[in-house]
Amino acid sequence: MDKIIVRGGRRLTGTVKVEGAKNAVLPVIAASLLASEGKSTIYDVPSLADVYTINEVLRLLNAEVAFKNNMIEVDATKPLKTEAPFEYVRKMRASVLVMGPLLARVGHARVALPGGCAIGSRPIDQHLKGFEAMGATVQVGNGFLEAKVNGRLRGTKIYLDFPSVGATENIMMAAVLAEGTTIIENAAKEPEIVDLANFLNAMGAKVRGAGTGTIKIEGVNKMRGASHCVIPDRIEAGTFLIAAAITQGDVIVKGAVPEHLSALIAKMEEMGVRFEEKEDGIRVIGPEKLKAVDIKTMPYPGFPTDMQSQMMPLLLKAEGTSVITETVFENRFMHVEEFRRMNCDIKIEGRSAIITGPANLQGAEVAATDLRAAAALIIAGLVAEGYTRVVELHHLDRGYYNFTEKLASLGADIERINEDTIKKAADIANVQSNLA
Ligand SMILES: CC(=O)N[C@H]1[C@@H](OP(=O)(O)OP(=O)(O)OC[C@H]2O[C@@H](n3ccc(=O)[nH]c3=O)[C@H](O)[C@@H]2O)O[C@H](CO)[C@@H](O)[C@@H]1O
Ligand SMILES: C=C(OP(=O)(O)O)C(=O)O
Repeated sequence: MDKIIVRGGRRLTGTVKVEGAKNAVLPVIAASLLASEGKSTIYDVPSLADVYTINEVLRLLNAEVAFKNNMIEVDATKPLKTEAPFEYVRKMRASVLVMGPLLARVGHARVALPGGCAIGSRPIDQHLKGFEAMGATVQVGNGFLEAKVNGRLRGTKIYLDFPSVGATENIMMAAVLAEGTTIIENAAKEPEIVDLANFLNAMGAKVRGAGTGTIKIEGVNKMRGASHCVIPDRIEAGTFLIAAAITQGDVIVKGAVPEHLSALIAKMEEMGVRFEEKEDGIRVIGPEKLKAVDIKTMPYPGFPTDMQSQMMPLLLKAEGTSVITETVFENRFMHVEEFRRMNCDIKIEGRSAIITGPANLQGAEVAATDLRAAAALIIAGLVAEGYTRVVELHHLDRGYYNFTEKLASLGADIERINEDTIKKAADIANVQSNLA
């Protein structure tokens, strides 16, 4: 089992570069299934566990996928299979994003029910409502969701009860090959939606309005493979902005797009953190003293739920009481118990976490409860007294490439060790000492 060991007290300085966005590349890879002609080439693909998972799903569906040097080539021109098994959907919920493209192209998709996860129950009723409105029949049985349509899907108007990112993406991908025009109302506005629309349009689709609450998709007869460069990861960028600020550091986060991070930057500025826009990124300068602020997570352009856990250590170091209210997911405070091991005062009241600072964080053994919690606990370790040991790193590997190496390059005292390797080394040492 891998473990990250971080010793607090180092100030971060220097430059760090962000990868392509996990949450943009996963739907883009799924969308490449729509091309019945030509290959798709996707650039700036991060080397993440989730990317390997979606590649495997595509291979199971009979697409050819080659991944090398941050570039993926997908050839989906052979007849596609239509089933995504539990083994993959369980590892990564974004596997359900193959449903829209499969329904559009083949008229059938059978995907294991995603079930709940560490941040809440996460239903997909809005995705299914969209498919049904376009003429598909949806059935649930034996742990699978099955959607079918005779002939083509039909364009229609779909109002989402909540601007769900996944539902907007799945419905957009289903609608590009539908007969007539689909209008998604109360659509998600995240930059990842715009990125997906750009890729779909490069493939021959007619998608307008992505990035606003109303997206119009005029169905076309055929999609062909296209080239696409994935947008930079705003959540990875935000994670480094916080890591630098908490250590009173001075760091340039290369590739960070200021407009994608405005809610986070505004809150951090309120706390006393300084920013400078650079040609290809953002410079962040952490202050000696941080001020408490209140945060409410919201769909984009509101404060991102994916940055909520990482803000917790920053707020723990601020003077006064801060409140984080989580409105997007019903249960995204699992990491609070782990923070409590590090000597801090956080109370949970309903959907809010009440944080009293400044905390004198102490190093401890902690376990990541989800992807962003893993990063948050490591950030806390950067300013804790002594050593913090973080386990359950498979969560981290889903969304951060070389996180330890990148922090170490900025001056953090951090290393990742593999306990199996250490155990093997100890066994060899024992054998050698017995032989001596
Ligand atoms: C791979 C990916 O891009 N993941 C992101 C995506 O997840 P994901 O696409 O799953 O998030 P959604 O926007 O769909 O979910 C937001 C909320 O809506 C609810 N909901 C969603 C769909 C549905 O049919 N019914 C329903 O009730 C969910 O349970 C959740 O409470 O957006 C989230 C919100 O910004 C981010 O935290 C995730 O990192
Ligand atoms: C919650 C996240 O991802 P997913 O939707 O893939 O679980 C995330 O990226 O923080």
